[in-house]
Amino acid sequence: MELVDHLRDERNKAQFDVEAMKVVWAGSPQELQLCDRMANLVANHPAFEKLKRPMLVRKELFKNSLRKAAYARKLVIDLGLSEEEAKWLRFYIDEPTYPDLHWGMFIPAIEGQGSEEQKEKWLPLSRNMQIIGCYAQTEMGHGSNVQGLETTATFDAQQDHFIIHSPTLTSTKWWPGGLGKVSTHAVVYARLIVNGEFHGVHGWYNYYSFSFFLYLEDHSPLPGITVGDVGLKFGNGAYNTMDNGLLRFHHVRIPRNQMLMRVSQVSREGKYMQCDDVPRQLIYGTMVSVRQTIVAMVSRTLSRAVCIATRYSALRRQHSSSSLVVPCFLMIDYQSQQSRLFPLLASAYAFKFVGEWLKWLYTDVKQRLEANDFSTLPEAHASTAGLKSLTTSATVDGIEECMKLCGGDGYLVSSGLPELFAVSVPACTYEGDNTVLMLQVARFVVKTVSEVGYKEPLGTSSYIRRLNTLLHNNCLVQTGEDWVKGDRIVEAFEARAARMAVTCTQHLAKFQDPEQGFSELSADLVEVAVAHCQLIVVSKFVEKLAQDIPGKGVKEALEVLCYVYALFLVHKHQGDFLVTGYLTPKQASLANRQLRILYSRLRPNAIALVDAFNHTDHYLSSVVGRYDGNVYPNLYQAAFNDPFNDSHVPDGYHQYIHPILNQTLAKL
Ligand SMILES: CCCCCCCC/C=C\CCCCCCCCCC(=O)SCCNC(=O)CCNC(=O)[C@H](O)C(C)(C)COP(=O)(O)OP(=O)(O)OC[C@H]1O[C@@H](n2cnc3c(N)ncnc32)[C@H](O)[C@@H]1OP(=O)(O)O
Ligand SMILES: Cc1cc2nc3c(=O)[nH]c(=O)nc-3n(C[C@H](O)[C@H](O)[C@H](O)COP(=O)(O)OP(=O)(O)OC[C@H]3O[C@@H](n4cnc5c(N)ncnc54)[C@H](O)[C@@H]3O)c2cc1C
Repeated sequence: MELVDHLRDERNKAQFDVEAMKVVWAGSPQELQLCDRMANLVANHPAFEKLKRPMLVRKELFKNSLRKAAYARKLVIDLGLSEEEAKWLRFYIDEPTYPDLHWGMFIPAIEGQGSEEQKEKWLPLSRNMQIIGCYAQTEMGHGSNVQGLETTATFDAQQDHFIIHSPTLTSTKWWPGGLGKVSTHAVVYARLIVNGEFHGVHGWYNYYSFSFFLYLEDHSPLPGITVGDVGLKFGNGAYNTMDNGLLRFHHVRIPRNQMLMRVSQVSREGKYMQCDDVPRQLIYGTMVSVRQTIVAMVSRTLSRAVCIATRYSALRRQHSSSSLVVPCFLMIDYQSQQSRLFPLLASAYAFKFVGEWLKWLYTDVKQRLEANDFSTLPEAHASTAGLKSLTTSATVDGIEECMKLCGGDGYLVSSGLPELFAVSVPACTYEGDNTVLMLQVARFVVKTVSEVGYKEPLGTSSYIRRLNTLLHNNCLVQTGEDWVKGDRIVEAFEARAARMAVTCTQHLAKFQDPEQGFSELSADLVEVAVAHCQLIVVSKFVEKLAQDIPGKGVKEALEVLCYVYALFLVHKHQGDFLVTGYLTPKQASLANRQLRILYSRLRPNAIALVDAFNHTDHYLSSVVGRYDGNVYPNLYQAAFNDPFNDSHVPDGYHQYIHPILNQTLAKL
């Protein structure tokens, strides 16, 4: 039977080569081929069916996710998949489970913080999954405040042991993924006590946290260990496939050599030594690595929501204002729909490109760290923290907007959007609360501004070198067309970021106690950080356009997306641009007018731009976002696939409805 493509007319409107755009989106022909292969492997394997997931209760859901993880492991072994292939396999299975933490944090923590000997011992076991590990840092009372961790690791020189202990209720390890039910091992962060003294006192810290490699359980917890799950989380399905756990220690003894010893060591005699050439911040290294991965992945999450909302918007018709009877307008042709949807489409592409750049930066930093060059660590920390925060917040807001863009049907679980929202929301909190991370960026920016004159700003902050020009030269835009020039756009974002940073730095200087100033101005500082991070995203998009991009019309389509992203931000934050005096109201309104023109240029390409994400229907798991656009019969069928429709008479009908109908409530 020939399949009808309900979106064919839309696809025919495309003004660019979709196959070439797929390569740009994927990053390279090899990446496209790899993702395509893994996505289809998952889509065609019955073990990875996921439509019934939201109907399962927690215990069934969890068992189901264990089953999928086991099948995934079997595929990795049977097909001899590489670590990279296995990563994409897990990604397309689309279900948070313990291997994310095992591969994403436990192994990187050992790689980054273990000594050579420790790595040799534990990494092969971990990579073969003979042990399963998690990353136990957060405690009930201390998440953002890593310095405040209370779990103690006291050295017992007599027995050459550390004694791990949870001295208070608030020191209970709380939230680590994979901890609650599955992990056999954990990297645990704790305060080190040797000879009755807290060690590692430093200018920045009152005390440090240290990481220990701990054996947790086989089938039941080891003596002295209490372990469990933190309980049901937001959303049906969603993050409930993960056993986020709690963990308490009652004077648990571990051998001395289970302290991860790359950054610092405790000798047999109880001597604490910090490696001179390794900065303390390396114990935060795993977080930098995961923040980078989140940015690399987040564009796919947003692209998924945008793909669903764009396809449905290009199918569903509503009434024109002149005729309330004849449905004629496609939703996507409403200007108001475009002004909500197209910036999100542009954001997905913008986040993809900044993610590629961040991956490059991180790879470079990693190589430098291996050679004990720590010079670019502050830049890597600020960029990973800031971009993790900016992109996850925008993505989660974007998914919610896509849900609304689909009207009532977006709210149905069968649209795929509610579960996507629920599974994504915690990304704004885990791996660093987004506000707390933005405050780290603000510290970096303010420090860079304060050091102008005696320290050269580098990398993403190099615009601060031109502070004088950026503070005094105002925008030169005279026409709408002036706004679609890469250097002009970047300069506008640089001027806004620089002016906001300087104003805040000046306000901070008025406080005698800098920390009090930082606290009182924290809301303004977050805005400074947002401006800095938006500049990075815009400038990386503009840099991408300067590259050679093959394929008919591909570069032109990307240019439109780039300016939509940038001008949407100019419009949204026009208060910043006006208050800093960089723009006049006329220039701001020219930007907005140009944005509307760009929406009309984007419109014919909309469906092709979401097709270029190359998402399978399995990955989208959305009735309204299906590739063939055959929405209505499938929406109708999906209603009857709900087990609630198995019977016309629900449980409780006879018991609670009949007494009302029969006027026999008195017998209840
Ligand atoms: C939208 C959906 C998208 C989803 C896509 C996801 C797909 C991902 C796929 C796979 C990934 C793997 C699976 C991951 C699942 C998620 C699991 C989540 C796990 C966790 O949550 S683990 C716990 C994370 N916890 C945190 O992040 C805590 C946050 N807090 C901190 O990081 C720090 O405490 C702090 C930085 C906020 C403050 O620390 P503090 O000690 O007070 O330090 P300061 O005094 O402020 O700074 C001191 C000095 O150090 C520098 N610095 C701080 N941090 C770092 C760092 N990480 N690296 C380098 N340097 C650092 C700081 O700049 C200061 O420097 P200075 O003195 O100014 O020069
Ligand atoms: C799904 C999920 C998975 C997780 N997985 C893991 C894991 O595998 N391992 C692990 O160790 N942890 C994990 N966590 C814990 C996570 O890292 C923490 O929740 C996170 O770091 C935030 O800490 P918190 O919950 O204590 O929030 P808090 O730090 O208490 O923050 C609460 C509020 O206070 C504000 N705030 C806090 N500090 C400041 C400040 N200095 N200035 C201004 N505002 C501030 C925040 O912005 C926020 O609005 C996970 C969490 C979730 C939700």
